[in-house]
Amino acid sequence: MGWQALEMYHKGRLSSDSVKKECIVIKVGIVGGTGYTGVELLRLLAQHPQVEVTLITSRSEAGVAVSDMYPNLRGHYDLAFSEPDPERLAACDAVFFATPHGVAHALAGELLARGTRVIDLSADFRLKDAEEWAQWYGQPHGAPELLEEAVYGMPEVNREAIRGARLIAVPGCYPTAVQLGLLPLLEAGLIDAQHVIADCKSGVTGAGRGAKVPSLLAEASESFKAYGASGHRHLPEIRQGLTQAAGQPVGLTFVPHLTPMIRGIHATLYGRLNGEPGDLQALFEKRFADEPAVDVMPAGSHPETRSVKGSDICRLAVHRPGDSDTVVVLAVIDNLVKGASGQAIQNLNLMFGFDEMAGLGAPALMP
Ligand SMILES: NC(=O)C1=CN([C@@H]2O[C@H](COP(=O)(O)OP(=O)(O)OC[C@H]3O[C@@H](n4cnc5c(N)ncnc54)[C@H](OP(=O)(O)O)[C@@H]3O)[C@@H](O)[C@H]2O)C=CC1
Ligand SMILES: CC(=O)N[C@@H](CCC(=O)OP(=O)(O)O)C(=O)O
Repeated sequence: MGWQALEMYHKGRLSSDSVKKECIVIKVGIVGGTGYTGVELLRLLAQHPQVEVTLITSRSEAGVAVSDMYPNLRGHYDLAFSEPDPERLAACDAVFFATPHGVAHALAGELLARGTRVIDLSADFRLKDAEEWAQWYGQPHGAPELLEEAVYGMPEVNREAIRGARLIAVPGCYPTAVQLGLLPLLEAGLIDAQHVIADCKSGVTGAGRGAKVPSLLAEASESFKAYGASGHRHLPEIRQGLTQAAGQPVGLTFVPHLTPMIRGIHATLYGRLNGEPGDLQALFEKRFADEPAVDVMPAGSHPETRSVKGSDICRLAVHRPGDSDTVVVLAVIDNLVKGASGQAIQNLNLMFGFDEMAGLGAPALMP
């Protein structure tokens, strides 16, 4: 009965409320299960009422039990990592790619052709222009024929398109925080679109789990630095989204920084007001009133990264210092949750007609 309901949902003959009542459980695979976003998918999906993870891949750890490598998952999964096998992946209803760029290019087409939905956490399908992607990622785009159908998986902008999508490009971590913070201002035409500044800080998990010298404790702790100031891969992605919101090209200065914390992104966003903006607090509250993953804090607030640690929430605050012509927006997310795996699950939920926040309801971990 559940499967018939799911088919009917995808054909538009059944509402998502009816799908939920059918208590459908779908089979999900994860390619790249040993990285930080892969294991975060596992942690969150362990609490998802309508998902069974049936396959989790790692080439280097094939045969190792998931709970041996990640003891926090003991008792939740009776699975071992396995080599990525297209046959077994195609047997899943949906597959997450938590892999470096280029991997989803090679496998997504085949999975889609066999009826499996694809949710890609990497940057492979985020930029609509294959040439621009090739410039920033230093290699030719591996699947330009899929770009038209790929949906940029930001529910706050593309919710309806996500519901009907087969292929999702999950937004990057910095792009999620920056776009959510600037959308209300640009959509309403309240700031000068040519001069927007995003000053952002990330924890070290943003760089992935692979061993790299800058991520070592002795290199990253008790220190703070900017990087990518003259050009970071997230710049074209953020610009693409903000340009769509503004309806005109956006001039953006984006400077990321590495901070000695494990999880979290803090974005401080600056815009020059075009004129008297009215009530900015009311503007933000109205824009996100129906958004389950965005929390507009009371006027005067300063959101902290620890208030979103482990949760799928973006917390925002808007300020206008000294009633000047500058507006400052503060945005915080957990880079591994709203900035990656949590947002990916929001997309899965929308695609399969589940409650958008299924598996994502836990509050942040504090202190
Ligand atoms: N970390 C973060 O905060 C965020 C990351 N992202 C993006 O998500 C993706 C994953 O990130 P993260 O979890 O940090 O990455 P990691 O580097 O920590 O992990 C990568 C995973 O991919 C697997 N993998 C690597 N190469 C291949 C391949 N050719 N074929 C199949 N599997 C492969 C690895 O396992 P093995 O080599 O054993 O197969 C590993 O499990 C990246 O594209 C990243 O940019 C997006 C938003 C935020
Ligand atoms: C701290 C740190 O190194 N952060 C990473 C975030 C990139 C990332 O996750 O990028 P994609 O999802 O777009 O591939 C960086 O700046 O490269």
